[in-house]
Amino acid sequence: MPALAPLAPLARFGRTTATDLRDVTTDPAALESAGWWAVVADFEGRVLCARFGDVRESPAKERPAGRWRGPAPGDWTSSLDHAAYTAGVRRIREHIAAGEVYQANLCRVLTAPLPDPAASDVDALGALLARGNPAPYGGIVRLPAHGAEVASASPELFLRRTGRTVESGPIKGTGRTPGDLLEKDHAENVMIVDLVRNDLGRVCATGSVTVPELCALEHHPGLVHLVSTVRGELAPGAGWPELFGAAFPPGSVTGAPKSSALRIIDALETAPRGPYCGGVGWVDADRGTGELAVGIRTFWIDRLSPGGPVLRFGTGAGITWGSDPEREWAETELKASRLLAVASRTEHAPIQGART
Ligand SMILES: C=C(O[C@H]1C=CC=C(C(=O)O)[C@@H]1O)C(=O)O
Repeated sequence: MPALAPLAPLARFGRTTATDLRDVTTDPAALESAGWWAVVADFEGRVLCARFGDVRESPAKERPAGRWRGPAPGDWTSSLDHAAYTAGVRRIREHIAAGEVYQANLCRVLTAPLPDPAASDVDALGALLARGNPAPYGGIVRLPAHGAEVASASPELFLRRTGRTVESGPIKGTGRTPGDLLEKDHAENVMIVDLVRNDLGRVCATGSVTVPELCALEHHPGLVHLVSTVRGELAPGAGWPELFGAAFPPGSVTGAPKSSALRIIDALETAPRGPYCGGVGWVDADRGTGELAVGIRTFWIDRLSPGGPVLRFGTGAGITWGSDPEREWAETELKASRLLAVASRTEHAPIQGART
């Protein structure tokens, strides 16, 4: 068997495919310069920006598929098991009772060894996700030399920029069917909309921040969400670095108030979230446009894990005073189950251009 060539740098979002890596930086000021950038921002704060020189639109069917051998369904372990997660929910309710926070998002990271790391290409996983769990903000970023191999099926918009107009689409409220959504879900959504309005208000022109949609019902594969839209006009001088400074990490995956929620999350969660709950997407600095998803429903490969290369995936839920620990655990299972099943499938197709 000939040796496998290293995976070439690549990014895909929607119909756009980007190759020919030119620059990599962790300074979001680069997103205000020139060119087309793929962005992977970790929840912990590293913003990896990669500029690509060849960016083209191509119909999905023309895309070469890579190789994918996912973990066996039973191989996943969770950073918080059922007992630890439900205890965490109860602890957050104590913080709420003490008046420290209104809601906090409790997440867990699932990890499984990759059975064949050489046949583990996030581009192939991204193709499987696009078929098995289509998502409006799905995409992949493949930069193994920079520790970023991400395949996302995110349903949630963190930030979209069209010139000076900026928009966010916070999700709060998850159910299997619309009938599952409770009053609590609407209340949570409104709380987070308030937080996002406040975040964007820090970098938008006074009076320009509006909420064109509140708690719209969206159907996604296997579940429904309540989704709001917050929009504003950037203040003179404000750009991507200021947006990150004001709005990161996304309010829907932290809680409110954000600073207290972050402190509580840090004390309860046992694994870094990485790109999960961060930002994943692209910026076209030449056109003044960009779209970053909240990195939920997102897989990433960690090739430096001490026991060998692993695949990771995060899932979580927003905890309020009205939360029932078992129900929140079930919500994290609901969000994960379909996607884990997709990732466990095997796809072997010849890849053109990156590997032979
Ligand atoms: C952290 C997650 O949940 C957040 C994102 C979407 C919907 C949520 C909810 O309905 O509570 C969340 O707070 C996740 O989906 O992994």
